This record gives sequence, C-alpha cells and structure tokens, in this order.
Amino acid sequence: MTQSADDLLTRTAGQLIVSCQAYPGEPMRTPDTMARVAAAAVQGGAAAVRVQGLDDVRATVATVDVPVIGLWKDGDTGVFITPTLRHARAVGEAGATVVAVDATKRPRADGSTVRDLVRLLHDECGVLVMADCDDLTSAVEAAEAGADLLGTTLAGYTDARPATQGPDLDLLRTVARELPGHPVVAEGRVHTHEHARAALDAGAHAVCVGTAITHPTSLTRWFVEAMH
Ligand SMILES: CC(=O)N[C@H](C=O)[C@@H](O)[C@H](O)[C@H](O)COP(=O)(O)O
Repeated sequence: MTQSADDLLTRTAGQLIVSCQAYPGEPMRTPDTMARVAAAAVQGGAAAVRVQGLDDVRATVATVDVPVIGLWKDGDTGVFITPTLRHARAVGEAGATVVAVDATKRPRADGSTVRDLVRLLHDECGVLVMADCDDLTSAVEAAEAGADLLGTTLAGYTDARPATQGPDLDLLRTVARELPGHPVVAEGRVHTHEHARAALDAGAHAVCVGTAITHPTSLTRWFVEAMH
C-alpha cells in the first residue's frame, strides 16, 4: 500500500499498532502464521501492523488492509533492524507502507547514515520511514533526516539509556516536547493497558505493542513465573 505521510498519520493518531514477530526456531515463525496473527490484530482494532522479514511482509501485505510497517532483522547484536541500504530497499520492494530502520547513532555495516536511508526509501522506493531510536539525540537526527515516524523502539536496548520497566515514558515526553510536529510511536515494553494509556498521555502519537499481544511463549512464561 503506497500512502502519503499525512494519510498514515491520520490513520494512526491515538491508535494501536500491533507488532507480529516470531523469533528464529519458534513454532509460529512462518509467514502465513504471522500474516494470520496480523489479520487477527486488525480484527481487534489495530490501525497498523509491524512485521519482520521479507516473506512476512509480503504475506501480511497480501492479507490485511491496514498499513504494514516492515523491517528486516539481520542478526541480534549491534545494528540489526534493517541495518543497511540493501536491507531497506528489499523491505520497501516487499510492499511495506513504512520501512522501520535502526536510527541509533551506532555505525552501520555499509557506512550509511539515517539520512541516506531516508533518502533511499523516500526517493527511490516511494515508501515512508519509521526511525527506531534509542534516545533524544538519535530522534533529533532522524527527525532532521526526514523520518515520517519516530519510535522509542530501541530505548533500553543500547548503551544510551537503561531499560525501564514498561515503556520509556521519560524519553517519550522529552521527544514529544523537543520535537513537536514529529510524531513519536511508543514502542518497547508496553505490556499493559495502563502502559498504553500512559504512553498516549506522555505525548505518543500511537502505541505499538508486540510481545504482550502476539508472543504466546512470553505470555505463558509470565504466568508460569507469577505462579512460582
Ligand atoms: C528491541 C527489538 O528488537 N525490538 C523489536 C522491534 O521490532 C521487537 O522484537 C519488539 O517485539 C517490538 O519492538 C515491540 O516491542 P515489545 O515486544 O516490547 O512490545
């Protein structure tokens, strides 16, 4: 789905985005399964979905009628969310409406910058960009580069900030205050209804929930641990 930034922002303002991801070796890690999970989330009211991997992006785009935020995780250390221009182009070509990229200031394997990624995705692929940030500095850089959505996705997953219990509300508040006009999605550790509400109150444009909706292994483990 090709979409203007204005359309995307109108559709997602104050809404829930659901991240549908299964990890290597997990039973639900098939594109068809993730597309069905995404469709179930849309039935429940998700305004957009976020999916990982080229096959999952293709399968989900063919299944749901809401914007698909696509990413390609390559590895699990350092910069691994859509880490290079090659990865970004491939996610765009797979049909994502928005491509999510690591927007931290850590060096990328191909030497590209967030500005290079945004330019490629906007000018060559004609898709929108979500910048997965880890602190205010990376959010400022991504906003200046022209990212359409900022996300707190990587806050607590790099050296920039400690991991909070629940979403990083301080970072959300700071980004919303310092970068008015640059919508920021609360993503990462939104585990309860209260977290989602607090994120909106802190200035989030939208809230993205993954694990607490779409990852049954973690949900089961949370119950099991609470019982022991
Ligand atoms: C740090 C990282 O790799 N985050 C990933 C980004 O796509 C996903 O593994 C998360 O599930 C997603 O951000 C949603 O967050 P949560 O599952 O906490 O609701």
